[in-house]
Amino acid sequence: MKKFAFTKMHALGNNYIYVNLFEEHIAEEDLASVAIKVSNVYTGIGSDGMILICPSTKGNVKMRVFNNDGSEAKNCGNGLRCVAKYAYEHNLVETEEFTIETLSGLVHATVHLQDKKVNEVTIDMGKPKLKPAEVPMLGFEGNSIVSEKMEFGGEELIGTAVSMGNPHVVFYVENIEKAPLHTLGPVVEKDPRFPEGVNVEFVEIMNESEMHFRVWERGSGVTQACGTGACAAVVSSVLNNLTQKNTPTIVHLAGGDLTITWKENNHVLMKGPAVVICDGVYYY
Ligand SMILES: N[C@H](CCC[C@H](N)C(=O)O)C(=O)O
Repeated sequence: MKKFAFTKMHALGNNYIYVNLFEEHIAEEDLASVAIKVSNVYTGIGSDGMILICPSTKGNVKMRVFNNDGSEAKNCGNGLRCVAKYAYEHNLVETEEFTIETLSGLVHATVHLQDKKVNEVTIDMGKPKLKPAEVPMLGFEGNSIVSEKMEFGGEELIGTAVSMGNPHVVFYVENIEKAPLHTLGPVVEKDPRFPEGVNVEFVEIMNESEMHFRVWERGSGVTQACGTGACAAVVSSVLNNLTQKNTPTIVHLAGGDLTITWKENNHVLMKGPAVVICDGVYYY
């Protein structure tokens, strides 16, 4: 019987099973199936997926993200904050500022302490990618996809596409409580115009520095929060002249709030909490 120690953590309710590969081992060929198994709330632990904290030759630590369908993602904002908290509290890093390698590049993390524990983390998520080929999304030319007409399931929507290292498409609604998350989410996620799939966000603008936000995540479905999605939503809202650049913007997600700033240097800063739920041993 194979086993590994894990830590379950959440960031605004977006919860993952974290495995410290500095100490544990999971065979590469088992990763996708183990991610599916641990995520199952009935026969596993229950989570939105699995995140590995690995040694890195490019940064202080490396993060690998697996959705609950076993697919590997190139970035995860909520995961980065939890990885930063874990790395600091388990002495994988010695400073309050350090780097985390992801499949979409290196990010800078700053942990914020309260009674020597990490209660919030700021991640510099780097620059958004806006070109159709960078999202990626087929069927559009030019430098960006901003408020373009898109037809899904017979319905015409106006969407804005942004990559934060992973693909996002943002739609604006009048009332967030009526966002068609469960109906349109899965249809858009798997639309062939998104060759790598897509995370689907619905946003209700409240004012020029505040919005409501809900998400259907690629590979995980509806989650309580999506950090890269919140960043994409703020970038989209600036591009659509709905919010201001270089202004800390409050994103109200189902699980709580993030403060996102798309800075003049084009970097996106994300600040929010990270919480340890429990530690355990998983047998498979
Ligand atoms: N479902 C995402 C990965 C998790 C991202 C999200 N949980 C976040 O906090 O950014 C994808 O396949 O790109």
